[in-house]
Amino acid sequence: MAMLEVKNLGISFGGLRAVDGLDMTIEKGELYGLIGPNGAGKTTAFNMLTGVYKPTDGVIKLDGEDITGKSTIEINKAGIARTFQNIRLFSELSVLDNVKVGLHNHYKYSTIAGILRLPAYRKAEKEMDAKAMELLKVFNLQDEWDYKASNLPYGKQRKLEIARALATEPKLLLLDEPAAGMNPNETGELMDTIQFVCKNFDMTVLLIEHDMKLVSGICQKLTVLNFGQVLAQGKTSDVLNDPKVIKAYLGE
Ligand SMILES: Nc1ncnc2c1ncn2[C@@H]1O[C@H](COP(=O)(O)OP(=O)(O)OP(=O)(O)O)[C@@H](O)[C@H]1O
Repeated sequence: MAMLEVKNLGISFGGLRAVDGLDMTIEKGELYGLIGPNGAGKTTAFNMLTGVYKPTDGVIKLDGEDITGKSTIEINKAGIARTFQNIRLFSELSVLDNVKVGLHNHYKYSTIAGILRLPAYRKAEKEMDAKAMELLKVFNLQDEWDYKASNLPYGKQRKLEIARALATEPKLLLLDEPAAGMNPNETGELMDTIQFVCKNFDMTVLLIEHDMKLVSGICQKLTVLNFGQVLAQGKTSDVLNDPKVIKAYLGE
């Protein structure tokens, strides 16, 4: 069974058909790219997959479960986590606490236990600290665990956002332009990290990206959107060599 199955997905904003008839199947463990020129509908597609927008048409299935039209919270619980085009961290919290926010769904203690700092609370906090540090190590952020998130350099903030998304233990991780604003060194490191996460966390990843070096370097398959519709789909090398795709990008 596919990890994500999207059939005939569409949404209209007034007269504008932002996404139209999108079919896309992503298998478990795949690293999949959604690309296309500015305004093609990529972020709108992410917003439908994560419950920010309710689709006008179509069906979205995650690991066989129909999640079409569910709320962002329900979809996160079902197993989709995402990062955003503009970094959204808790900038006043520490690096460690940002990851712990993601872990909270999985560690339960009563409000009373929390207020009174009872053993159940202390045990859960200790376990969360250890788990969060483990995740920070994956992203090489362990030495900055007590920094305020806003004091991290840009590339590390992006990594922290991915670490926080992973802390929710998703089945599918959506990354919206993870390399935006990164320099080539940071992008190279990010590519290694994304591949590491896929392999070692047994993760399925769907990413939106304009950086073609990243797309061609790590994505196994691609869907290209253009004016809300699928222009090409399939193996990365085939898609990037498709004259239709080249034309859409170069505008010839
Ligand atoms: N809430 C909304 N209301 C009206 N129009 C919208 C809304 N959200 C997106 N759109 C429109 O839908 C189209 C697709 O936008 P979208 O942001 O999904 O493109 P994109 O492929 O992610 O572009 P970029 O690469 O520039 O981020 C655009 O024409 C945009 O203006």
